[in-house]
Amino acid sequence: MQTLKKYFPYLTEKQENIFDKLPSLYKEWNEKINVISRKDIDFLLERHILHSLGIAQVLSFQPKAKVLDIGTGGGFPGIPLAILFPETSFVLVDSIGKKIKVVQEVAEALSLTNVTAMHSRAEEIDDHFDFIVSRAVTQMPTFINWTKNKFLKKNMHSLKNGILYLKGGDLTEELKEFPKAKIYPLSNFFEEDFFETKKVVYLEN
Ligand SMILES: C[S@@+](CC[C@H](N)C(=O)[O-])C[C@H]1O[C@@H](n2cnc3c(N)ncnc32)[C@H](O)[C@@H]1O
Repeated sequence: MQTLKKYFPYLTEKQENIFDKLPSLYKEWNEKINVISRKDIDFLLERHILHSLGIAQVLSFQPKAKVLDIGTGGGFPGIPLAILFPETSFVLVDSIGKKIKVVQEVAEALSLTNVTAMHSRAEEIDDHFDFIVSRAVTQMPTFINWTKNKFLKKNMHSLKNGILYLKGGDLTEELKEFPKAKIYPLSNFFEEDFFETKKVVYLEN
């Protein structure tokens, strides 16, 4: 996990050990329940772990913050972020029960006490969060209109809150109706070719 240490030099030994366990843990679970495409499983570090941590290059979550990962699948971006921010609470939700089972098992195996895995359609959640994170769930306008007013805390005064979405490609058209959305190319943070077209979209509330 030298790559992780290169980009996140402040990782503790404990965090490094947890990240080290992820590839074999996911490989094992993926043989039983397919949560990561077969072509990606050997590239877990770059395509899933580092990609998820792109969000951390844009924003550091406060210890007391509550973060919702909508459509987490096998736990991305929520699991890598929960390892990086052990004092922040993460709720990882997916409508497919077997995917959430993998998230639950991975979180337990790694003793991630800051992760709650929830089998639900996001629409059915009745709670508020400081941040929403997500990757590959739906088009940005649909996602923003669907989640912003429903899940984000209001009256945050000076504290930041908002949506952080991992996206690829040209977003000009997609984000036309959200002029305040900031786009952070991941190639600014990571030098691997994989990140050439990938971005974090941050819409502060
Ligand atoms: C393409 S997968 C992405 C999974 C993960 N975020 C990742 O990037 O690896 C989209 C996921 O969103 C979930 N999903 C779609 N609509 C949802 C909803 N309304 N509520 C909860 N989960 C949803 C699907 O079940 C699926 O697991």
